[in-house]
This record gives sequence, structure tokens and C-alpha cells, in this order.
Amino acid sequence: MAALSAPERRGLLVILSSPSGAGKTTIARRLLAADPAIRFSVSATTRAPRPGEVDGREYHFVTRPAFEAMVERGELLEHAEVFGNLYGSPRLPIELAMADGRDTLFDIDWQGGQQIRNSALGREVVSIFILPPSMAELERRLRGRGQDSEEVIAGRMARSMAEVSHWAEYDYVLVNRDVDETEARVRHIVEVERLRRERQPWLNDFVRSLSREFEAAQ
Ligand SMILES: Nc1ncnc2c1ncn2[C@@H]1O[C@H](COP(=O)(O)OP(=O)(O)OP(=O)(O)O)[C@@H](O)[C@H]1O
Ligand SMILES: Nc1nc2c(ncn2[C@@H]2O[C@H](COP(=O)(O)O)[C@@H](O)[C@H]2O)c(=O)[nH]1
Repeated sequence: MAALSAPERRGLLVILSSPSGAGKTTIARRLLAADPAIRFSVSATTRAPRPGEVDGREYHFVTRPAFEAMVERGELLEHAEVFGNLYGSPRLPIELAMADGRDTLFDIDWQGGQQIRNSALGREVVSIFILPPSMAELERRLRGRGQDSEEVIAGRMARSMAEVSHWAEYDYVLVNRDVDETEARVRHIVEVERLRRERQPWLNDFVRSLSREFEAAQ
């Protein structure tokens, strides 16, 4: 009989969203370092790189016409304008990971989260919204990051409640007070979601084998 080509389990699409500065990139980096079974969806963006950001690692930095051509060719699973720049998740690496039963982590805004949840891949989505402990702390974190001008920080603070207003669309909501605690909670969520029955197709064969063993012992 031909070998089954289906993966042992379906890959998860883990979406992290939050107002800018609440800490999702920090949490995403820690999760990726701790869990080699999960890969990061490197977005395309028209935003300029921040100091230390590397093309192809944090983002694929592209021009607006190049981004628009990707949209035109259907190469992005979702895309949105955020803070005046375009951002989008390349479709091909996500589909390859899913076909292989590997998990993908997204650091995207609510618009992208909504588009992926409403796509054909929506059943595989686990969405997590991260809240700051307070708006004053959010502003402190944006400033403390030391990578954005006062004008950019003011723009992101001005948009923060618009992002927060989508919190109830997410499966899980965490307040990021302590980074170790938030990381641990996100890891627990991923572990538990991997154990959902529908994400373990091999269980059908396994339970059939238990049944055969049971019958043989009668
Ligand atoms: N629990 C925490 N306590 C204190 N500082 C934190 C915590 N989590 C993250 N930070 C700090 O807050 C700043 C913003 O975090 P980060 O860049 O991860 O936010 P973000 O949500 O990814 O923002 P953006 O949407 O702009 O990418 C960073 O300097 C980070 O080190
Ligand atoms: N809809 C999408 N949003 C994205 C994507 N990549 C990042 N983002 C979100 O944009 C803001 C700003 O990010 P920054 O790196 O400029 O601070 C933040 O909320 C990200 O989550 C994407 O592919 N699609």
C-alpha cells in the first residue's frame, strides 16, 4: 500500500496582536528561541528598517510598487496598511509549513488577524491578543525601546485604543505585566492547542489499533 503523505498533525497558525509596544515581538522572539517546531512568518513591509533590523529576518523590506505587485499576484495571505506603511504575510512559506505539519507564528495587527481567520486556513488559527498593563506603561515601553521618533510614538499611542478595541475577536487575551509570565502562558496555549483532537489525525489509526488489540484479547 502507498505510504500516507498527510502530515502527522496539522500545523497551527499562531497569531499575536497587540497595540504597538505592548510586547508581542519580545514574546514572539522568546517563543521562537524556545520552540524549534515553530517558524516565524516574515512579513513584507514598506516601512524603513530600524537600526539592527535585517532584511529577510525581521521583515522583507520592499518598495511600495514591489508590495503592490505582490498583492496583485496574490502572493500575500493577508495585507493591511498600519501607521501609514503596508504590511503583509507571504503566502507560500505558510502553505509549505502547513503542508508539512509545522506551526507558524505571526506578529500582525487586527486587520491581518481578521483576514486570516476568515480565510480557508481559519480553522488552524489560534489567536492571542496582548494587552499592556496600562496606557502609561505602553507609552513608557514605546519610548524605552528607543527606536522611534516622538512623532511616531505619538501616532502609535493615538492608534492604540483602536487596536485594543478588537481584543474580543481573539481566542486568548493576556495582560503582559511580566515578560517571563507572558511567555510561559503563550507556550502553554500553543502546547494545549497542539493537543486538540482535530489537530492529531493520527489518533484515528491509533484508536483503531487499540480496538484491534482489545478484540484480539477477548
Ligand atoms: N513585560 C514587559 N515588561 C517591561 N517591558 C517590556 C515587557 N514586554 C516587552 N517590553 C519592552 O517593551 C518594548 C516594546 O516591546 P516590543 O517591541 O516587543 O512591542 P511590540 O508589541 O512588538 O511593538 P510593535 O507592534 O511596534 O512591533 C521593548 O523595549 C520591550 O523590551
Ligand atoms: N496586517 C499585518 N500587520 C503586520 C504585519 N507585520 C507587522 N504587522 C503589524 O504592524 C504593526 C507595526 O509593526 P512595526 O514592526 O512597524 O512596529 C504591528 O502591530 C505589527 O504587528 C503583517 O504582515 N500584516
